Amino acid sequence: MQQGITTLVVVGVGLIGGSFALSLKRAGKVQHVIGVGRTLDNLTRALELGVVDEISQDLAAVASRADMVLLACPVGQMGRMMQAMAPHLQPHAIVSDAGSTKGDVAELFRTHLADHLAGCVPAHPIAGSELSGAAAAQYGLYEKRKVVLTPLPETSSGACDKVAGLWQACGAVIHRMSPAEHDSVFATVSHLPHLLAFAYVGMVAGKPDAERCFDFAATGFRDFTRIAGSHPEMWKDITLANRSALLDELERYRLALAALTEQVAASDEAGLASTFDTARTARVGWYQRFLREGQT
Ligand SMILES: NC(=O)c1ccc[n+]([C@@H]2O[C@H](COP(=O)([O-])OP(=O)(O)OC[C@H]3O[C@@H](n4cnc5c(N)ncnc54)[C@H](O)[C@@H]3O)[C@@H](O)[C@H]2O)c1
Ligand SMILES: O=C(O)C(=O)C[C@]1(C(=O)O)C=C[C@@H](O)C=C1
Repeated sequence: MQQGITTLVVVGVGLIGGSFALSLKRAGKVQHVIGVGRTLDNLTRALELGVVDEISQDLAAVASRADMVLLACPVGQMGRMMQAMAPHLQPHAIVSDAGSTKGDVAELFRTHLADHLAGCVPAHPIAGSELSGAAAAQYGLYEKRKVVLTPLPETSSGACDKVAGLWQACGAVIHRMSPAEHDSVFATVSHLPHLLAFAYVGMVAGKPDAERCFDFAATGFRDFTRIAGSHPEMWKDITLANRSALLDELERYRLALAALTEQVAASDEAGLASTFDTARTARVGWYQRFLREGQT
């Protein structure tokens, strides 16, 4: 199969891993997909939906058949999965991941797959949603979306090009970063907003008149809080994996809130107008650029 792979093992057949499998199947880049997971219910659903061709709850038993393994489980589970596959991998097998954090995953590769680093390609698709599980997998999730590769110094150019080619076949645009830059950027534009949405909705839900508030919550509330519907385990793992960068961002946000609080308390009309105008200009500019890139 030209530029494709024969057998792909997807560990964690949810939104991200399932969509990768579906997109590659549609592009004719993979012949056989084995889904590995924790729960039989989700794996059975993946099989019924045609997301995978075979299922297993035992990674060690199927790893030797893989031309490529994609780790698409929560980042907190990835070390255990690498450990399980390590003794069974074929020398040519590529191991990649889709985790939202990259510094921790690079360390895990070093710890558990030290003899296989040339074939290890850390990656992060910048696409997704608050939905999870095999039923959420979809063709087209990665169309015109970015995928950030953070290769290790030991990663072979062949393995890197192969993974880049597969993501491109899913419609994605490839970028490269160091793990540190990746984790800093995504703490700002992805991880912090998720924490803020979780904290805000939790705060509202804890109010004595929460039900009354929810009765009248509308599109502003919906748009600000959609991501608070995301998977708690996944976000617990991301938060702990990127703890240091997130603590910096939380402090920056705390200072911004403190400044805003002062403006509100002082009825500072000019200050408030300037705060909102600066944010609006930045948001409008970002959104125009996002649309120009073909993203929605
Ligand atoms: N959701 C997003 O928007 C998004 C975007 C980019 C990257 N990611 C990353 O992709 C990964 C998967 O996220 P998702 O949104 O597809 O989550 P998901 O919940 O839809 O799928 C994850 C799957 O992994 C399975 N799983 C958990 N522990 C496992 C284990 N030990 N062994 C095998 N399977 C296991 C779960 O049962 C689930 O089916 C995460 O690392 C996440 O950080 C998510
Ligand atoms: O759209 C969403 O719901 C997402 O949370 C997607 C999102 C993001 O923050 O943009 C979340 C985590 C990722 O690792 C990549 C993408």
